[in-house]
Amino acid sequence: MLEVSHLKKVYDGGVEAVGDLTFTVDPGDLVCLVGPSGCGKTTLLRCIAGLLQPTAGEVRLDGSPVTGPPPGMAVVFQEYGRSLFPWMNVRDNVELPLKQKKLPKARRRELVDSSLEAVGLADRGAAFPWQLSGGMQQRVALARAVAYEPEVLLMDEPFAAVDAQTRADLEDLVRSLWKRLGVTILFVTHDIDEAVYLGQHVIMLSASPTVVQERLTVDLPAERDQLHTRADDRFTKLRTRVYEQIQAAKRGTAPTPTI
Ligand SMILES: Nc1ncnc2c1ncn2[C@@H]1O[C@H](COP(=O)(O)OP(=O)(O)OP(=O)(O)O)[C@@H](O)[C@H]1O
Repeated sequence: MLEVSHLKKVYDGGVEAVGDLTFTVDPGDLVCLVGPSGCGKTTLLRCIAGLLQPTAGEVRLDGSPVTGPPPGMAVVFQEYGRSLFPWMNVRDNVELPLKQKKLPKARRRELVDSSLEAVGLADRGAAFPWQLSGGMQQRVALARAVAYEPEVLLMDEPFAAVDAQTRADLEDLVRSLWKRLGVTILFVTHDIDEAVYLGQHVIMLSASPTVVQERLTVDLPAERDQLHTRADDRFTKLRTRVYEQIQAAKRGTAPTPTI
């Protein structure tokens, strides 16, 4: 289980990005974090990933405090262009963390093959990132995270820089990987529809300094598809609920009662 307890982050210079955040993510859950722009989502994710030291509070993974990047976590960032090494082909990019994990060569090859297959890039292993579209590069970043076999996958607005059609395909890819691998996913987005479509739970954050405004259970069927799920009455109600809460968060007013 991932536990965030009374997490607070004040940057040098006095900006209080995260106020007092407490929430948990159960093993195997897919939780979306959504909040107004600048509310501290990236700061929070970096603290959870052990890349940034919180000012107060703590993060625990399976009971152990996170003080540096934990071995069981992988992160997919928004800027795929900067997270892939341009001088390495796709296979080498995906394999790199597996070398750092000191896995034997045969196992590395197996994991690279199966993860590239899973993201639909089995035939692009020899290509370099700059020869691929943005959506394909983000698939490579996803394959690299999946190959690592993390217990927890953190995703920071991973599809913000791709076009709408590619984004819809990547959302479906995340849900199918999640179901297949049983990995715990914490997905940060500012897109309300994306949060409701993807998540089993949506945690709504207040404006900075951030606290949890509400936690919503997305009681939509597990089998989702872009056309029917988004047209579902329940989807509309849930997205309206999240939208209202985000507006309340921006105004700094109290949350309205849960639906
Ligand atoms: N390295 C830093 N030093 C000082 N202040 C920072 C730093 N990084 C972020 N901040 C400030 O902390 C606050 C939260 O930023 P953060 O990037 O975490 O928000 P966000 O919710 O991810 O934003 P967005 O949705 O726009 O990507 C902002 O006021 C930002 O200016």
